[in-house]
Amino acid sequence: MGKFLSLEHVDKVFPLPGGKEYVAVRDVDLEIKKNEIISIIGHSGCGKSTLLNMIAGLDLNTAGGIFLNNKEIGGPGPERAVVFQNHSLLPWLTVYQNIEMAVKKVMPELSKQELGERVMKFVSMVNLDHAKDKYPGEISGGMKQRVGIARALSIKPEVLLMDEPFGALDSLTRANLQEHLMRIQEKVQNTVIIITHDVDEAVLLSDRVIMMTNGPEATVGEILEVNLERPRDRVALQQDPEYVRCREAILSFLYEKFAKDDE
Ligand SMILES: Nc1ncnc2c1ncn2[C@@H]1O[C@H](COP(=O)(O)OP(=O)(O)OP(=O)(O)O)[C@@H](O)[C@H]1O
Repeated sequence: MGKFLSLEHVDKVFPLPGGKEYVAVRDVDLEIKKNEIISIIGHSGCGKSTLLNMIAGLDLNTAGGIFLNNKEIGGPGPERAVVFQNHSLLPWLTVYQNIEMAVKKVMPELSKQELGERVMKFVSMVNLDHAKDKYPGEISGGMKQRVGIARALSIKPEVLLMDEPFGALDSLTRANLQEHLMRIQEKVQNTVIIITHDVDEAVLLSDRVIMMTNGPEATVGEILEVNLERPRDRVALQQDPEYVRCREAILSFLYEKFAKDDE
């Protein structure tokens, strides 16, 4: 069997005014397995979003290759759905209609009834039945992110890409969304790539944590395997030696080996 998702010697160089250039990422090699949940962690500006955008096909790598199911990624596609920090819902459509629009676009062959069933399946998956006819302006930030997740999953992507999905939320809402994501993941078994700044979030959610070095020329510094069984319980984990070990490994990478003074 071939590789699922692989990044091979990936560089990203941005042209700067005056003919100069900025090498944001250099020689990134990474293999991601099917159904794996990984997080990418690193200091601000190390190229996490750049990496995610290249996997999404929203931006292209300048060297190397990114392959999904042995096919090189050359642009966006419905098999890769992205959830951004700021939900990006259409304000003039209801929760239901926001999801419906995505499903319609990717699965035009569905009958009216199938379409309705599919939309409601994902509305329910994030427990938003009661809010399905509300507009984004009428619901909380956490609920909006839940709609964003439901919308992303409703098109049946093979890979779910999340760029600091909970970054703008308060810590209780954030915990709530992490729980949602873990429960949903048990059901849908997607491959998920999450960018985060949060060490606890990375350990709680991931099978592996990819730690990036600082830019310019940022690359994969270390990869940590999180050997914690699922389902995971955030309270019980605090006492788990494996949890403590993982946390310490990331903290040491970020604040000792690759400390950055301007944060
Ligand atoms: N279009 C661009 N032109 C020039 N430089 C860019 C461009 N986009 C990003 N960069 C630079 O590339 C580097 C990586 O940016 P990126 O947004 O990927 O970092 P990040 O790790 O996601 O940061 P943060 O955690 O703050 O979101 C940064 O130094 C940034 O200034």
